[in-house]
Formats: sequence, structure tokens, C-alpha cells
Amino acid sequence: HAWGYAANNGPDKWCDNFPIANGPRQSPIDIVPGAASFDAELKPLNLKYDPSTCLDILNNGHSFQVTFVDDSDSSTLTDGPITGTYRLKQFHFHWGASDDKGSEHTVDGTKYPAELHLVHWNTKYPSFGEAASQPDGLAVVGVFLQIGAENAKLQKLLEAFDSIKAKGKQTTFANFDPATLLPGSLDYWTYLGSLTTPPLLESVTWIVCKEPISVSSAQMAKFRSLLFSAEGETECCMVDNYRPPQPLKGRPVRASFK
Ligand SMILES: C[C@@H](NC(=O)c1ccc(Cl)c(S(N)(=O)=O)c1)c1ccccc1O
Ligand SMILES: [Zn+2]
Repeated sequence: HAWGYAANNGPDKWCDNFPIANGPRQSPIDIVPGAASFDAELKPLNLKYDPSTCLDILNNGHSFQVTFVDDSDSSTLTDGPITGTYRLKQFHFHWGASDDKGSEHTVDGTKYPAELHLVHWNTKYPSFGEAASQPDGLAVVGVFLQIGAENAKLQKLLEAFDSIKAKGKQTTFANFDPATLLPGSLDYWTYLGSLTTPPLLESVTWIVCKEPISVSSAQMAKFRSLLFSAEGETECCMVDNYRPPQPLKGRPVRASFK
């Protein structure tokens, strides 16, 4: 049976089919701000997104994902901790069954109700797939969501959920600017890690923003109305689609801020 987040196929079982699950640079991690070292050489993030490259929104059975046209340098990440140009491929979220859990990274052990991942790939490689197998192939910007005021920028996403409720459903999704989901401050922590989902490839430079964005409890309930299951299958709510923190194994975590 395929991997998932249930007791029989969840994170504790992934090592059966993906032995790298116990590798030296796995993600997510618990970020300990007191142990992070400020690095004055880290540059500010340079995110340039073109809403016209937004393609569609889909339920992939693990999360929902907004995919972008990545055949040109229209939507890119440069600077920050990386060298070169990384293209935006997709963004997706991880969330919990209740507001007290859901993020993948934690901060001093604190879980947030959800976490946004903006996935970019290094244009020194010919494609996302190629890049995903290289140690410097991917760069993911992570943003925590915390319960507070309703976030109007999420509404357009939530309105599409009725069309992608079940696994495999996809619908067109145009002119969405992912920059509207970024927090006011782009202060970040950065470390070398992996995909947090199978195949768990150790190819990700993680860039986790210190400042969360807001989401209301009602909006979180809407996330939880999506299904892991396909049409015609027993309905299974899409919740708790997060991997817990993994061993740091001596990796340095740097901060772009004091
Ligand atoms: C669930 C989904 N995973 C990704 O697409 C994914 C890709 C790259 C990254 Cl870097 C991440 S992450 N979470 O580390 O940011 C997640 C997935 C995986 C395998 C097969 C189908 C499928 O839909
Ligand atoms: Zn993710």
C-alpha cells in the first residue's frame, strides 16, 4: 500500500520503502532559536513571483498543491542562503486535525496549526525531477500559520476546495500571487535538509520564516474538509498530513537576523 499519514503507512513506516528516512539530513527539525547562529553573510530573500505563471490547484491525496509554469524564470527565488536562481514549482500546506498541531517544523518544541511550503528548484539542473535528486537541487520557503484574524489572502484558495475535495481532483487556478502569503518580515532560519514527504530526498535548502501569517479557526476547518480519499472511497478527512521533527545529527542552523 502507498505511503500516507495513517498508523499503518505513516511517518514511522516510511523507512520500510524509503531507507533514507533515517539519513543524516532529514526534515523537518525542531528549530531552537537560542542554538541558531546569526550569519551576517546571509542575504535577504529575493522572491519575485509572476501571478500569470499560476496554473492549477490539485488534491494529490497527501495535501493540496498549487502548481506553476516553470519553463522560464518568471517566478524565482534568489539570494538568501542560496547561490544561483531557483524557480517556483508549487506550493502546498501541512496541517493538523486540531489547532494545537499541524506544522512540520517546530520552534522550541512549539507546533503551529499549519505550515506553507513554497517549493523551488535550481535552474542549474534541467528539471524539477533532476534537481530533486541533487544536494543543492531544491530550496523551500516555509511559513508558519498561527490562529488569529481571518486571512483574506487565503480565501481564493479555500474557495477552490469544493472543486478538489477528493484525491485526484484538479481545477484551473489562475492569477494567484503567492507573495501575498508571505509574512511582513522575511527574517529566516536556514539549514540543509530533505523533502518531508517520500521520497525524502536530501536535496532541500530549508528557509523557514520566523514570522507566522494568520489563519482563522474557521479557515483551518475548511482545510480539514479536504479528503485523503478519492471519490467513491470511504471518506477520510485530510488532517495531520505532517511529518514530525527528525534528528538534527549535528547540522548547523543559521539565522539571518539577530
Ligand atoms: C506529497 C507530495 N510531495 C511533494 O510534492 C513535495 C515535493 C517537494 C518537496 Cl521539497 C516537498 S516538502 N514537503 O518537503 O516541501 C513536498 C508528493 C510526493 C510524492 C508523490 C506525490 C506527491 O504528491
Ligand atoms: Zn511540504
